[in-house]
Amino acid sequence: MLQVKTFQTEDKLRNVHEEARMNNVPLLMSITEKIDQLDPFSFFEQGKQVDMHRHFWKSADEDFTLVGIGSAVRISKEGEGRFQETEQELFDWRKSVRQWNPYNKKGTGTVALGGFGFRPESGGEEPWQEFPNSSMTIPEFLLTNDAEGSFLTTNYLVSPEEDVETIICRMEEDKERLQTSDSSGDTESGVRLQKIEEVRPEEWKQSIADATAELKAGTLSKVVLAREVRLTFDSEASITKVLKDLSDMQNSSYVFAFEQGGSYFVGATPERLVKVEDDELFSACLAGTTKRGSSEEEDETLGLALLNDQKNRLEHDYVVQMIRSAVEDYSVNVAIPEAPSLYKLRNLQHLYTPVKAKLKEGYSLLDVVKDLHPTPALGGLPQKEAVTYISRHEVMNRGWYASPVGWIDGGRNGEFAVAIRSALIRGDKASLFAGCGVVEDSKPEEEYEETKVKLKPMLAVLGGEE
Ligand SMILES: C=C(O[C@@H]1C=C(C(=O)O)C=C[C@H]1O)C(=O)O
Ligand SMILES: [Mg+2]
Repeated sequence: MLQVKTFQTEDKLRNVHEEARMNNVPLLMSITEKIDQLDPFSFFEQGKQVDMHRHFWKSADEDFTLVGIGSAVRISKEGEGRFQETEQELFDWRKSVRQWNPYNKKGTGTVALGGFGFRPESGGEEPWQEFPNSSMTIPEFLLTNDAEGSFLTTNYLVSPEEDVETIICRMEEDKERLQTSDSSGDTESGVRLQKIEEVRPEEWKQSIADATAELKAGTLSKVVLAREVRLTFDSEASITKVLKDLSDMQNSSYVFAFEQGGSYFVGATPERLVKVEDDELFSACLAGTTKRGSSEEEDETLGLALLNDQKNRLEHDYVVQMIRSAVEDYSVNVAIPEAPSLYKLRNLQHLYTPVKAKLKEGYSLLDVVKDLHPTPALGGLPQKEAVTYISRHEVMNRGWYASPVGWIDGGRNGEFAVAIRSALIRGDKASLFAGCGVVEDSKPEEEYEETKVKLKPMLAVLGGEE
């Protein structure tokens, strides 16, 4: 149960409101407190009493979870300039922040969470009607859990037009709702799968064959093509349960959920796009795939074969090439190992090359996201041609699939992952997505099998077999 102390919040609010009124500008009040250990899944579940715009983020490689409820500020941009415009607006908002945060801890305070659709101009197409092209939200309530415990940030937009008593009332009501436990939501039982429909699998395989022909003939070196599988359940899926199960089963993955107007984009992705902590930059090249073995010995043999497989090494090397050249533009001390290692997940193993560097002054996390997205792990090479090819030939609408999702705080910290191994869930229906890197030597049947394994983690938490 949440016990929010909100020490002297009312006094702070009155002062901030007075300042907002005097200058006739809205101000963002932000208060961070250390609270008793709080389970992020319960907080997420409870949050729906307050607002159906919730965010969940769990890191793949550290004890770090964020849960956002509601929105104090919400930024939605589209077009080529969306990353910079988002950055600018966040920067402008931060000038209006009146903050109480004694902890100097990443991921607390005016953190914005959300993501950017795969293409700058997409939005509104089936099944993504609820999702704007991009959305970054500074939540009204933010829970930050790390090795030191739980921290709760309350962000409130204090508008000069609104009566201060009304704001206090609203705040009290929200807190009340966050603390009243809800007995109606069933978060423990999973759904039963009633129908699995692969979306035009034969057409998809043909699209792989066509792409290999194009790769041999033209200027494209690699293109990533994805497909969709639709599920129908016997009842509405509990997103909290899905998040819990993903976190238990996929502990080397980022687990995320973004809620928009009754739709949920959820997933467990192993792939970091970029993380910035102070000025340290971390990225990752993840491409090239094989399954896990059923014995330790078989697993090792499969891993070794992957490390030595030319087709997979090529798929991987295109990613390393591109990320290296992008990162070198805005950082120094770039450190990238010569050869890939293996990144093992529950159902599959990937070729993996970590990237470390120091970000030059004047560059921000969103600058890096803008340049990297999409890497050849999700788009292809060359980047622009690959994205055009995908728009014309892919047998689905990407929406937010394979896009940058993550968070950014008011300091110089943040992280974005790429939203693969993901599903869009609405009521008793879901669309699952999985893609694969196509190079000249790709075989449609093998790529089809590869995507099947990539679909397993989401399928397993939605009533399917693993
Ligand atoms: C595109 C996806 O995964 C990407 C493609 C990979 C591959 O083809 O080997 C491996 C990791 C990811 O970069 C996906 O899972 O949907
Ligand atoms: Mg592959």
